[in-house]
Amino acid sequence: MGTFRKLLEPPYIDSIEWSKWHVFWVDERVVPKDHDDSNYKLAFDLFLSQVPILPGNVYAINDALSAEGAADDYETCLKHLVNSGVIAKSEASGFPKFDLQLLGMGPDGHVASLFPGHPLCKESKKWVTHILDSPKPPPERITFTFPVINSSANIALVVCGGGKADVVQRALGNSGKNEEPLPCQLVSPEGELKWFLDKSAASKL
Ligand SMILES: O=C1O[C@H](COP(=O)(O)O)[C@@H](O)[C@H](O)[C@H]1O
Repeated sequence: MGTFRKLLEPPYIDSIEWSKWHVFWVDERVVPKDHDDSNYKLAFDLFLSQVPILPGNVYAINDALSAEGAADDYETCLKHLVNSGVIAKSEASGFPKFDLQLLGMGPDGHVASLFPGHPLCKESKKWVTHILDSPKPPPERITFTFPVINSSANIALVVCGGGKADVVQRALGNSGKNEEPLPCQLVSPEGELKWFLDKSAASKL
């Protein structure tokens, strides 16, 4: 969320057309919205509470549902928004085409809640799915699937910290060519993918 800090300062805060923004979560932990593990809470506290994005354009998950119910509900919400033209649809894939997806990456190479070796990495039909056994706590989450991630117009993959340097090296360097690709290596949007690394994350390149 620190990525958005600049947007809270002039000239950006005053020049961005905030009324055009619609905000979604690529993945979310199935916890109450005021829980410290909630991605909504993180985004709200550090960013959304400080910008005039219309509250109706902020699409949090329904935290009263089970993980499966919340994933289905979120997918239904996306389908309504594609049908009403709020979200574009990819001509190539038929999946929703977001203007921009902002992804992080864990030290194991996971993106969203798609973890190395997990069968959800191969989901090809659902838009949003759920996981009950996330290796990183909390275990219950919802996540966009790779077809939705890869239909995006643009993806910014933001990686910070020396704990991720080995995986960055594996993904972007010349090593590990014969290994099973990590989730971060499966990110391949229709439009542009840009990696943003701090010095520590890039230290082994
Ligand atoms: O659990 C999650 O982790 C990753 C990245 O983890 P980090 O704490 O090492 O930055 C994040 O990108 C993902 O969206 C999130 O739910």
